[in-house]
Amino acid sequence: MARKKQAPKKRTRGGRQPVDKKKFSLTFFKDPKFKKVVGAFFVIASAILFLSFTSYLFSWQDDQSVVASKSFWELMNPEITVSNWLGKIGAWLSHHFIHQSFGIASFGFVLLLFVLGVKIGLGFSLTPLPKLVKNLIFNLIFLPFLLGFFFSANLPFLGGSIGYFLSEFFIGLLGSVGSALLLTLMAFAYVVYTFNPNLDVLFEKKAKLATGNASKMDETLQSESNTTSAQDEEDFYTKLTKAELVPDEGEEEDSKPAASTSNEDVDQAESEINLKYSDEQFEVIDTSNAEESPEDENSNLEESEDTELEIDEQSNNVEEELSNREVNKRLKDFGPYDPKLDLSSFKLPPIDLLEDHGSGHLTLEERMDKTTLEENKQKIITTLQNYKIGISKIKATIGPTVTLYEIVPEAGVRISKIKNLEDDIALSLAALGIRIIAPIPGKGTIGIEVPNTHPDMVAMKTLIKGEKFQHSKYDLPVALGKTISNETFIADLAKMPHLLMAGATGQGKSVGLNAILVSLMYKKHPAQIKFVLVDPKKVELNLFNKIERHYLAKLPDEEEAIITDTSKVVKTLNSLCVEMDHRYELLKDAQVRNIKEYNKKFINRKLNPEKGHKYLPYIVLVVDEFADLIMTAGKEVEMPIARLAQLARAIGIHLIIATQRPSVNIITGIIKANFPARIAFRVTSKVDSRTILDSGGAEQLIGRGDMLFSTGNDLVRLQCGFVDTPEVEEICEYVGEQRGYPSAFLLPEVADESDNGPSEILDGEQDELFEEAARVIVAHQQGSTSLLQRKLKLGYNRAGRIVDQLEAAGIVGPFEGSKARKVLIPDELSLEQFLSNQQQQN
Ligand SMILES: Nc1ncnc2c1ncn2[C@@H]1O[C@H](COP(=O)(O)OP(=O)(O)OP(=O)(O)O)[C@@H](O)[C@H]1O
Repeated sequence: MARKKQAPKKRTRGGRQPVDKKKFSLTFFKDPKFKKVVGAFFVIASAILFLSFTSYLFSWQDDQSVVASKSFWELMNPEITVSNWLGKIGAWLSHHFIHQSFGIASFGFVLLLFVLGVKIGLGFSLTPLPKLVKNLIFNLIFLPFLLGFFFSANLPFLGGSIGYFLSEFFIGLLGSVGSALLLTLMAFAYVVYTFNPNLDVLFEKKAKLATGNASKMDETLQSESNTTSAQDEEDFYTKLTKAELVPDEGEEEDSKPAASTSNEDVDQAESEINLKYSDEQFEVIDTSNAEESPEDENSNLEESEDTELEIDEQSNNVEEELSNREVNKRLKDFGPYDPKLDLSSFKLPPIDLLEDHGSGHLTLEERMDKTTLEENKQKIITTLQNYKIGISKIKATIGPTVTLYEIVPEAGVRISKIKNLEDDIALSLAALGIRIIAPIPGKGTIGIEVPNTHPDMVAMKTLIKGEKFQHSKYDLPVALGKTISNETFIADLAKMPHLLMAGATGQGKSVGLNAILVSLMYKKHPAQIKFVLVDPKKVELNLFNKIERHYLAKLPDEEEAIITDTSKVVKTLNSLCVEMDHRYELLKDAQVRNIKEYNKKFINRKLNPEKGHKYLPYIVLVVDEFADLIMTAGKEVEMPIARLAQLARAIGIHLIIATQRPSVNIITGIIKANFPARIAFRVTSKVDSRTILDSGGAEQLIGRGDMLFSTGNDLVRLQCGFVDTPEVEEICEYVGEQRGYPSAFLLPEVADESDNGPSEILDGEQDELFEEAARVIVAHQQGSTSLLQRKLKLGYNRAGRIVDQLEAAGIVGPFEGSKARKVLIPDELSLEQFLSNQQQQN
């Protein structure tokens, strides 16, 4: 291709091939099928070792003389027979592992291979690997030594040759007593490093804990915990929380997210490091901020309203340990809470519901033909030469829709000079959709993006199928599209944490929204995520109706889950604000800082459902056509959206707002300030582009899913994944046909408590519908704003005002969050009396 003709051809060409090969070999090793095979290999190897070692315990006397006297190849002689279940290989392996090396500690290899196999093949870790390896190394020295010390005379195979030599060596060096003391020290060090027992407890409770041996201490603690298990439920849960204050082996890992400042994915290696330094972390929290350090003992003691406080004062360290054990015991008995249990048979949609759309079928040369590629290069060079700008290097990357020419100017050329020539270069290339990036951030080169002759489509299927998406550890992974270098681009909605999407009509917004929703549906169980869909255009999101009982959330008294009416949008937004406040209460009560930690704690049964705790699904609010809402409801919509955008991140509510009119009166400063992540499809003017991205560029896009994604600093050009309406329909149908929840996820009913303060309302006159409203409320015995809206055909604000007036008059009780207000008058007769008394007073 054009590269061949470029000046530094040999280097480029020569450099290119190995890269491709490397890519090929890397992708081969990353291929999930390859991993499965390797995983299975390890598991089988572990089974082989296990069976041969176990058999060796029974047959070692028979086989030893045969195996020990022969080389491996001699052993293969068909005339020789052995008793090991796995034949000669089994006998040979176990002889060399057990007899010649580590004794029965060799079983550790069985465990290691099995854990490795599961991790490689299935992608999850039965136990953190670094921890396992550390334990294994210790035990490969300690156990042979110990067993050699005690059994080398009678059962030499227990400690193996290594055990024999170690014990001989140390007995010679330190004598038997010295060696026994050394062994005790090693055992003690192991227990301290592994279990980190509270030694104060040991000394204080010496009488109870008869031996200093930590494993026995465990048993003692557990038996003590049994004696206290008759405590009532509330006491149990209070203790559960308290129990976390003393980290033990399993819980230290849990404490990591709470202690870390970011909510990054916890990978095992990190958790390992955390395990090691957890004590220090606890100390840091201790001195920083009592409220923000949920696991901190002192912070709890300082919080006077906390129920845990009283219990803590009475309980000494032993009891803390006991309750800690009790938690683990409970966890063992009941297992962790499974949020998916209600829909345990639910199946995520299969990949074949998505179509290929012929994507990725075009070769690079088909996308951008050689001659055009070369012509463009020449044009760029000539234009720059006309302005006396020399180029030292030019490189082209062919993406799905555009080709990026990366220019390295000769030394001494100012980038600003090239930047000034943007228009001239665009003119000389005479093509639509040219974007000049001068300089490319972090590279010091200049980029010129030129549309391809035949743009390639990026099918959602390729993105979803891709390894990057399948193995993504993000909380809310969204496959957005492919970058210019043809890499799949996955973003984490949970980290964005809200997304603003804009673009002129017909440029790919709806497809983009569908791509996001489909990504989430391919990754999350209905128990984990709920969508609130707002579609003023009434047709765009209609497809998702079928998944109402699985993935959608709605207000309790609404028939349709997909909101098309502006007044209902205001209500829904207010309801989401109530849900947000409610979730913050739950988080505060659970002493965690975000939804991830909260759910983790709930899954581990450390939060009492009877106290209102429940598993919290993520909620994603999608608004297709925000302009319409702002036009009709203005501040009423803007304020709750801004509030949600400012605060909802930690509690798992994320907003995605799309508009085709990216003007400043729609995307106001307050909205922009709270939506750091933005997607711009093609817009009609530079001004619009600036409104969305704070920079130009979106007006130069070529449409049909060509987009710019910005997360504040970075601006990436992507080709959005394409998912067609029939595909979305099929996915929704697939989900909809499965057993769902009885209804959509119900958002809390709202009461107008914030926008207009009650004092302001009460100062004014009573609404003329006050009495009628009172009758409706008393007749239904339900103090709800939405009831009034429905029965009296009122707008949300007026209904809310009336409810406040009813509260002031003593007809309904105060606002109770997600529940409807209490009605304080029992029947209509009492109400009539009440109203006539009121009239007389006035
Ligand atoms: N990622 C994509 N890849 C290829 N083609 C696309 C892509 N996205 C959109 N298109 C094409 O553009 C057309 C319009 O897309 P879409 O309906 O998403 O536009 P829109 O911005 O939502 O328009 P409107 O605002 O009028 O609803 C699609 O029918 C499709 O043909």
